Amino acid sequence: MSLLDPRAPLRRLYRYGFRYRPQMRWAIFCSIMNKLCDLAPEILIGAAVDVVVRRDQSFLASLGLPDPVLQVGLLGVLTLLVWGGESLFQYLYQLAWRRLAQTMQHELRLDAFAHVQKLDMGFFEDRSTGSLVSILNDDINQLERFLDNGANQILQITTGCLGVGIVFFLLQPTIALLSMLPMPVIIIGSIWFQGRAEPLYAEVREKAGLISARLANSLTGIATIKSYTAEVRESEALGADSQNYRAANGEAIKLSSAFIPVVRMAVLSGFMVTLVYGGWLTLEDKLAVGAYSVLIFLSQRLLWPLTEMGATVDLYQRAMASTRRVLDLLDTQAPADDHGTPLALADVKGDVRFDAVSFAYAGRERVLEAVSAHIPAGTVAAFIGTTGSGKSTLAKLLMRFYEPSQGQVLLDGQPISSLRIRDLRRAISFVSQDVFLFDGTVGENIAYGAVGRAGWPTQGDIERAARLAEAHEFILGLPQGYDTLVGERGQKLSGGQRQRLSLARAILKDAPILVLDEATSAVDNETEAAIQRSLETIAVGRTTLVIAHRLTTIRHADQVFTVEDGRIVEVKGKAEWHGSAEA
Ligand SMILES: Nc1ncnc2c1ncn2[C@@H]1O[C@H](COP(=O)(O)OP(=O)(O)OP(=O)(O)O)[C@@H](O)[C@H]1O
Repeated sequence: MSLLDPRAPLRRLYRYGFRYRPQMRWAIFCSIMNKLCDLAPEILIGAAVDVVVRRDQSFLASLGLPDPVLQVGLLGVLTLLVWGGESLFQYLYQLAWRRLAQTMQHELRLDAFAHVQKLDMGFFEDRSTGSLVSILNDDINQLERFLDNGANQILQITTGCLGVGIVFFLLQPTIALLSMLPMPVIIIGSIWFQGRAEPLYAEVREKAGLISARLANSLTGIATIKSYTAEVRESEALGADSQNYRAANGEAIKLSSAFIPVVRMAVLSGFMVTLVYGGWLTLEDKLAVGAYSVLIFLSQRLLWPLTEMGATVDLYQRAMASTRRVLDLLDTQAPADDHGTPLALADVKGDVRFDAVSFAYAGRERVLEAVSAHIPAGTVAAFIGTTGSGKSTLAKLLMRFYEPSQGQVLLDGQPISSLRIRDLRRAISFVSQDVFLFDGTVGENIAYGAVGRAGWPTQGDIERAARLAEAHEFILGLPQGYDTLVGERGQKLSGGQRQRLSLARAILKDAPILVLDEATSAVDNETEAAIQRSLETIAVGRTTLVIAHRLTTIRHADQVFTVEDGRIVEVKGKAEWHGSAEA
């Protein structure tokens, strides 16, 4: 992909980093100034040789300073200034580029993460967590490495070539032309290299993403691996992924290793021309000794940076492969979360209606077929039915994790698709089937229910919610009570304890609608009874949808919907249900 292509990652990055333009300009200025100061000593050495050989006939004498002692003194002062300037600008450019790299990686990571959080559920179902982590972390770090050093190197090499080229042309145009001959070879070589390296590095990044995905997946399932004693199998699977990564890198290494010597040979030929042809001209008295020494020193200046060019182009190419992945993620269309009618929490009554709702997950058959159900505000509705019949999907549609393909879901008579999504979700406390706790303390996990509310909940609020969820007693029994760390995904707690904490979290949210998707995993009788008691208390005055697997949960339901194969096949009112349950 050429740099002129508007989809070229560097151009996209520049557009993204538009707001950092002043910092970029300053960093570029400091890099160029440092390089110019860096080139000057060679010219001063040439001038010094010129002074000692030609004395009052020297170049400096022709500028109006005939005394050789004064000329040497002036050169001393200039050398001091130039070295001082070089050090100062080196400090400044390093500071500027590194700060820019830090700011950009920080902002890009936050932007990308904020964007990813907005993407719909389908996006996450099609990707592994590990591969997303690898983009948000490794790829952004790769870009940081390039900005830290690579951008400066590219600038300095370019400045060096231009600066050296100008001095060459002023001193000896023929040598200048001859010594610049390798340039087209290097430029064409770099473009060729870029074209070849791009797909190879894209492959490397993809394989790195697969390794992250495998690691994240295996480490999350470590208990299953151990129980099936599948450690060797997992190591082999990781070995295969790692081997693919190594092979992809091997291809890229082969290419980039060949590129650097080719550049070096091309540059060497330019140096040879300066050395041999310039020497011959000097012997023939057609070139001054001072000018010859400047040319020799400067062609060294041309040589070394250009051999670094290969490594820099390589770093650039790696960084661009990563940049593309990050920017592609940022370009993924996210549903707008601030569109729709605002809905004040206090105005929500909680009347929920599914109106002939049909739905299919992407690429799957329909799981819901014209489902209609009305749950009046403040009542309890239970959904029962065989596993996989579509009960949880109804709850997910109400949360707007997905949109129905036909029909609509209404809240207080308004289609939820017309509401602002975050207002809708604030109106619902959702206890999902697979309980998720964050790595933190028990108290922090309960307090999560109040995220986004003005004023963080007090310890009293947290304890009240825990009491209602019948969790307070067991929490007090934990080593540090509410300050006990629950471990990643709450793995230091029992299944029943996790459920009660997630219920406490939902209670603290205090939303007008409660959706409880009961886990099928057996909780003990005590937990079941505890959850039952909590429900009776918290369901009062709240619209409650319970996806139930146990008859006990249904005892207090005002309506019971039986879902089979994506359809509601039976609806029973409280009296009917009690009648049939007792029969
Ligand atoms: N994210 C998804 N992508 C594709 N298909 C899905 C997805 N989630 C669920 N399904 C499928 O949709 C169907 C209904 O699933 P759902 O979770 O709604 O069932 P359920 O009635 O709640 O089951 P259970 O009682 O076992 O919790 C199932 O066949 C399931 O395989």
